[in-house]
Amino acid sequence: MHPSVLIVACDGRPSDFMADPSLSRNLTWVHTTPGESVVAAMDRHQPGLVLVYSGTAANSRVLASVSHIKRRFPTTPVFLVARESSESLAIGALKAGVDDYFKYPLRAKALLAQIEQKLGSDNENLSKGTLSKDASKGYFPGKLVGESRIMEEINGLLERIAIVDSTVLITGETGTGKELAAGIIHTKSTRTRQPMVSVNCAALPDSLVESELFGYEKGAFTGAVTPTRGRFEQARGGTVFLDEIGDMTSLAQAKILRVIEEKAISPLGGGDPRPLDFRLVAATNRDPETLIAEGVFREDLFYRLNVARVHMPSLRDHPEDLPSLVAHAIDCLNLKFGRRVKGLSTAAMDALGQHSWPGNVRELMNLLEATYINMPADTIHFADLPVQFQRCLEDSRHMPENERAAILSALMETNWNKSTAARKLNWSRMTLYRKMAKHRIVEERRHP
Ligand SMILES: Nc1ncnc2c1ncn2[C@@H]1O[C@H](COP(=O)(O)OP(=O)(O)OP(=O)(O)O)[C@@H](O)[C@H]1O
Repeated sequence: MHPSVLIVACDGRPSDFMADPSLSRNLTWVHTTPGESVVAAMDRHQPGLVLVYSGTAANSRVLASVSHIKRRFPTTPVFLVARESSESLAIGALKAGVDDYFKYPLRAKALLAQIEQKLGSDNENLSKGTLSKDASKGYFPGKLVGESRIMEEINGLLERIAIVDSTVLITGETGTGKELAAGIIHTKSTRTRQPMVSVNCAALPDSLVESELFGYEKGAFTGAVTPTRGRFEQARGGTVFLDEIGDMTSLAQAKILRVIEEKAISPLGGGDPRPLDFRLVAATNRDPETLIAEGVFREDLFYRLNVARVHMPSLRDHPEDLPSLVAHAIDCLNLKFGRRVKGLSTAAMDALGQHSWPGNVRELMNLLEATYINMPADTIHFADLPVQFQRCLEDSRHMPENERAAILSALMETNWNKSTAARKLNWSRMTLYRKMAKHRIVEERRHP
């Protein structure tokens, strides 16, 4: 059977490439019906991949579609086909989590090859049982890239933790490699032949907690036409990776605590609890101790999860690893784009060194991927870096001193607690991070 691809058209219908014989012979196109939401169409068709087609819709609408699908279906690959491509759309799409980006004029063969490769490699990872579809997204170097002392210590810690089968809690800012660390723990553990299944706890509304985590029997509710295994059962014998646990609802927290205590699950509409063997690795980019103090995270659940603890450092805490991370990204991107880029010019590398990377390694990876879309030659020069990045560096050279001083004083007063400092300044945490990057404000102390 051909893989099915759901077309989500933001504007107009991409009838030209859908009719291309090389695509229509090898893929089954499926669509939303008039008035049907994307989520309903996803549930109805269960497509292997979603292809968002921008048409002439505004970038914000296209990006909102991509983010919405990625949030609700984090394991399904999403490709974007942009009729009116621009650098800001490409960067926005990568940030929104798009798995691949194509622009007009579209080469049907290249699109088909990427779709087949994406679906093929995910299936291969699944059947090998080394990494689940979820954890294999992005690049998997087998260990954290970086030769700094802090990275070597963390690589050593991950190896030691991997073999003991304890529950692990991984903390650190967004993009620092928490999911990658979870994948390393799983692949180096004795459970490596069984699957690792990720659960994005932030995307688990109360109405879906039980069906998503524990599955359901036929007839458990209207629309439950076939028995479906939940995420814990899919990981039987392997590892469950609970991502973004700091954003879980209290119902989800209660349900997960119960599974940990009982090591058993009860599918909706099912009978007695079924015993289950799994290892739990959890992650959050929020400070769990603060969440407990604020009363939004259960202390009993925290103690169940916080058995082994790994804190992933922010990239600004180990800038000496920038060159090896850049080299790793270039290797991966050369493979992905079929290019032979050798490296960065000194000016381009210096520019990367001046940025404080609030989005950490993910931001670095995305920046370099966006640079490839600009088709660099064998060396990436400063002018090849995305214009937005160049502008951001330029702006930081002409910053208003009073804003910088206000940020610094809020950070000092709060002992560099970003959430509290952001509240003091009446900003969101993301705005504070953006402004810290803009003003090149870097915390000098290291995490304990
Ligand atoms: N030390 C590293 N070596 C190689 N790749 C890395 C490293 N750290 C992060 N990455 C890469 O950066 C990207 C983001 O990493 P990952 O998704 O693991 O971050 P995260 O901390 O889980 O982010 P979030 O909190 O937003 O979910 C991935 O492509 C990952 O492979």
